Amino acid sequence: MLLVGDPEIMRHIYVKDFDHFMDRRTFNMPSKKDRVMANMLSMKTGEEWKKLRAIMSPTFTSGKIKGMFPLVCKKADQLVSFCLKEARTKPFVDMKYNFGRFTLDTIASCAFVARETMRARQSGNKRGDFLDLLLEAEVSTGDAEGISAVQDDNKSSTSKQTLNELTIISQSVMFLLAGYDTTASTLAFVSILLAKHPEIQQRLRQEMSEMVEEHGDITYQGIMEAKYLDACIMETLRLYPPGLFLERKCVKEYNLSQPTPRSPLARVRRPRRRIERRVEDGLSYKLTDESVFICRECAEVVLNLRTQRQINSENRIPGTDVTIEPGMVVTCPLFQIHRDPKYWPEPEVFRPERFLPENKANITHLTHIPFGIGPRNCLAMRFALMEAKVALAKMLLASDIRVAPGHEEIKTDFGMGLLRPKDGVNLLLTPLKEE
Ligand code: HEM
Repeated sequence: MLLVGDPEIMRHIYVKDFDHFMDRRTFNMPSKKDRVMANMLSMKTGEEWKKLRAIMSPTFTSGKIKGMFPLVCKKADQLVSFCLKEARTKPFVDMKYNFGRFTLDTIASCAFVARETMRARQSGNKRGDFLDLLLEAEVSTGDAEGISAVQDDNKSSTSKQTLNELTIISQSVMFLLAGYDTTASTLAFVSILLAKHPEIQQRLRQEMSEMVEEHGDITYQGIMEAKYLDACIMETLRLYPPGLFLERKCVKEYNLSQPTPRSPLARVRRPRRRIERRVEDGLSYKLTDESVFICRECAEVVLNLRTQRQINSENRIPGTDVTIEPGMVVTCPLFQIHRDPKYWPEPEVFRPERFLPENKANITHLTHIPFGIGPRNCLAMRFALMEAKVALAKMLLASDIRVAPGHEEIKTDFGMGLLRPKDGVNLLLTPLKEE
């Protein structure tokens, strides 16, 4: 596995030369029961991924997300009244649990999963959610158990591509999996950060009140234009990015030497003292499948000499330092980049101002990547941000939030490549209006 932490090299691998790194690792899923999982966009590879992504991307345009805004608002209103009700009867409210209920409810509302529901929709009963939008691409029902993601409808003169039933169900299940924990964790982390920083909370509430004054209510436009709200969410995602790795699998041989004047070999030639003894200057290396490219201290690219294979000088490709072979996996240490003092002064401090428009120019490109990078980044980023912003805005307008005594520490759980709050996020809620 190649662990890449240099923004310039990342740009080449994840964006510019993406066609060499299009896939993620695949898992062997021989069972018939695994078909739903195997057909998820996140698991697809090569041309099948490309086609499915092209069909699904229009589901997440601003216009479509705006259409889902009322569904999300309804769920956020229910969240707020549920939390305030709990605040009246319990010593504190566990916001990790409640935000989890909210995001599950919202994503279920926006991506409902059932064959019966699909049938009902096809007979004209529409809601403007993801399912409606995916069904719009389905002209023929095709083979319900068919594994092919995309059918070319050759009969149609426009040769429109259609999704079969299994593929639609797979994407709905994927929405539930991808959209539940990620957004819930973001909301749980932002709420405890705001509870610990009352001055930031108050400034954000002020912005929300002004927005409601200007627009008459919480509106899609108001939410999307609110700069401090955006900055608070972005800073939370910097400190606590829910997805910890951005995995890609090399599909075409790639030479790393060209991308940058600061090539990885240049780093190896001037290594940290720990490995210096073992590196001979001026050598070129070819990585084998088992090779590891990692510096545990700084997350920058170095060579692990235990597993690398040295290429004789006559085998060197001119101008090439490192070759990545098909099958090798590349990933980047997102959490470490987000907290690297090279890019983020006082990285541990919660400071939303970093993301205000006037300061954005100070941010190094590709050092804030909570939704991933390049053509295979998070499909639903705009939806997730809209959902989180609506819930946070409604919560703050309804209630003051403080940390429950004894629950000040932000504990994290790093399981399965996901970052979540460990245990509960226990807050005291004080209603701001007469209920
Ligand atoms: C705050 C919330 C969220 C965060 C931080 C987040 C983050 C991520 C990250 C880091 C990736 C990997 C990107 C890469 O490899 O470059 C990803 C992929 C993905 N996310 Fe999200 N996500 C969030 C919410 C959602 C929601 C709500 C949905 C669906 C409704 C969703 C659907 C997906 C899908 C389908 C992929 C795979 C895309 C592909 O392989 O083409 N995400 N997300």
